[in-house]
Amino acid sequence: MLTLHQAGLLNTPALAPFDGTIRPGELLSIVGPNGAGKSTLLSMLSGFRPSEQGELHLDGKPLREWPITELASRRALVAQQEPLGFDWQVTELVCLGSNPEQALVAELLDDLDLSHLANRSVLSLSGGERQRVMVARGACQLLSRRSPTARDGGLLLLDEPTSALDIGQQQRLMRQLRTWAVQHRMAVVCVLHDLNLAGTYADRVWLMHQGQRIDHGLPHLVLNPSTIADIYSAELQHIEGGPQGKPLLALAP
Ligand SMILES: Nc1ncnc2c1ncn2[C@@H]1O[C@H](COP(=O)(O)OP(=O)(O)OP(=O)(O)O)[C@@H](O)[C@H]1O
Repeated sequence: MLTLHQAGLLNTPALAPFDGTIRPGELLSIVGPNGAGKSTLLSMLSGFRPSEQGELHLDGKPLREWPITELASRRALVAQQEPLGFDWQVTELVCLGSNPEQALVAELLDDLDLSHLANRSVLSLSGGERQRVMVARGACQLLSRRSPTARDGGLLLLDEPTSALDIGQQQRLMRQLRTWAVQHRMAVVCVLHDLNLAGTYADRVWLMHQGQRIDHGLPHLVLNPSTIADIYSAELQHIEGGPQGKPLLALAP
């Protein structure tokens, strides 16, 4: 569990301080326009950019006090542009920095429709394939280092993990993130630009705008069409009767 106690950043880019909790077993989506501070927030949640105001606690201890190796078993960050560094094979890259059981790697590759690419060079992959490999690597980091007595599956932070995926792979990934959240009691945090993906799959949403978290809660309440139209400066159509009765947001022609 990650808790924020008036945590924020003072220097550019700044984040206004706020309280929040990210719980094991949930899928939380962070949404907001370009430049709203979503990646900056993920960086603070991961500890890569330490908070400059307030405090964050991971599993009851200040985030900054976790030794780096223990932190790596409790949280993983998959950034928007991960440098590959070397021409790894897919399996090598998924295992990099971890020492996973082969069965876990095979399961993760299967979960993300990557089994047929296991021995391929990552430099030869398409953008969407590469993006799924990086998500598998993040999950592998947490699940392979997990202690057998751990009560939860750590914190997986993903920055726009669906940006290069076709709609079938988007659905598969979002369903898989929910499955990991429930099966391993993982807390999954996902920055998304597709508000309908957030509305369909997230348990809760944090809405960012101009470096502030301006709303949070259940997706159908936070993704209010008039607020969204306002902060994104977009003209929307609100379509009733989406999945499970949830409304959908569409761009007006
Ligand atoms: N090193 C930096 N120096 C100055 N400004 C920065 C720096 N890094 C980020 N910013 C600015 O801070 C703001 C927040 O950036 P951030 O990357 O967190 O936005 P975002 O919500 O993730 O945007 P996007 O949806 O475009 O990815 C942006 O206006 C960005 O230009």
